[in-house]
Amino acid sequence: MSDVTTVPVGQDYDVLVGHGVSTRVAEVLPDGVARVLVVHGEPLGHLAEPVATSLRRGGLDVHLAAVPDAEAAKTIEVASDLWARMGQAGFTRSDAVVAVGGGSVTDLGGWAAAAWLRGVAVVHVPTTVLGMVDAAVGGKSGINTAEGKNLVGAFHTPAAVLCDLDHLPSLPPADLAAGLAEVVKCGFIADPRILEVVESDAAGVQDPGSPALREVIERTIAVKASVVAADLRESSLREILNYGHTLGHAVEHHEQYRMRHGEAVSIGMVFAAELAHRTGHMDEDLLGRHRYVLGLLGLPTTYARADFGDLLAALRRDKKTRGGTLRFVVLDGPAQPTRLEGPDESLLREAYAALT
Ligand SMILES: NC(=O)c1ccc[n+]([C@@H]2O[C@H](COP(=O)([O-])OP(=O)(O)OC[C@H]3O[C@@H](n4cnc5c(N)ncnc54)[C@H](O)[C@@H]3O)[C@@H](O)[C@H]2O)c1
Ligand SMILES: O=C(O)C(=O)C[C@@H](O)[C@H](O)[C@H](O)COP(=O)(O)O
Ligand SMILES: [Zn+2]
Repeated sequence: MSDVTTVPVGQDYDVLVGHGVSTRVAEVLPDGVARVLVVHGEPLGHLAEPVATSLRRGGLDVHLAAVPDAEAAKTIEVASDLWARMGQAGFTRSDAVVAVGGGSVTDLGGWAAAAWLRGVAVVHVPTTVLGMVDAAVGGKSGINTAEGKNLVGAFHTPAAVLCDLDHLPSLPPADLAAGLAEVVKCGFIADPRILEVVESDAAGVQDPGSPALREVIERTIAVKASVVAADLRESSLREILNYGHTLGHAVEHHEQYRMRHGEAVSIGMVFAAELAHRTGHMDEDLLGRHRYVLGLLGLPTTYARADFGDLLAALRRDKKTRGGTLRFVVLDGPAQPTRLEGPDESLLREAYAALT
């Protein structure tokens, strides 16, 4: 195993990026772990099995748990099934969960670990671009409820995150592109070099084996790591990572999770840019750059499948809302995030109409 990049998340844990790093899972678990629940998406057993084998070689008692694919994993019923398995296998506070899969599996696995005995160790092995650059890093875990996205969960920091680049070639191109929406998000909020790489080599960043993709993955992890190291519990700074998510989550909920998270965030970023432009924060060029860069990746920048009124209740349940005041992350310029608080509903409707 050569050429592994280590991105520290403050003093708390490391994110390793490289070929074959998932086989290092036994060495990154805390001392004293005896049992491990390896949670993986139903179709990803072939990626979880080598992780389980590495753990067994390390002398650990391994239990595999396949969960429903994608967003269907993020339910209380699935979490409850994991707790039943841990209870029946006698998992104690010195045991651990390893989550192998996309963001849906790391969100679920992280939450199952956060709640079991009020918190056992978790190691994430993200297998999508989105999981590597975002979901597995930063300790946000959770599930959905009927009322909305990620409404139940916890901040639960992983012991380590292993981003194995060997997992990417099998990722369907549409899922890879959806992950790039969060990459572009970090380009807009913090690291414009990411936008330059996408703009100069849009094909490269969509090629799982390319140096361009690795560069933007590592840059995005670095952005996320620096933000969560400074503000794990989202008291203020961390909100910038929610750019595009206020409308994005409402759209996902409206679509009953049949749209990919990254695609909804892409639409949500264009909405936030329209809002920023209409309130004097963002100039025309940067607004246009949103549509241009997301369009280069084949990500959606229009949406017309819901009346605005149908999205309002979900918008109000956004976690950035305080009292009755809706709050949005908007940009004054590249890497200049700020907040827009309580915009008039008429402005929201205008910005939404601009998505059609
Ligand atoms: N906790 C956070 O901070 C955070 C951040 C961003 C997103 N999220 C959450 O992440 C979820 C989206 O994650 P996602 O985009 O990774 O989607 P996903 O987990 O739903 O996976 C998408 C699809 O890719 C498949 N897949 C995964 N890895 C594969 C591989 N290597 N080869 C072939 N197929 C593979 C999965 O089986 C699934 O069908 C959403 O629920 C979102 O809310 C959480
Ligand atoms: O890490 C964060 O903080 C984020 O907001 C990252 C988002 O990309 C991610 O989708 C997150 O799960 C959204 O969090 P939520 O608090 O709005 O549910
Ligand atoms: Zn997201």
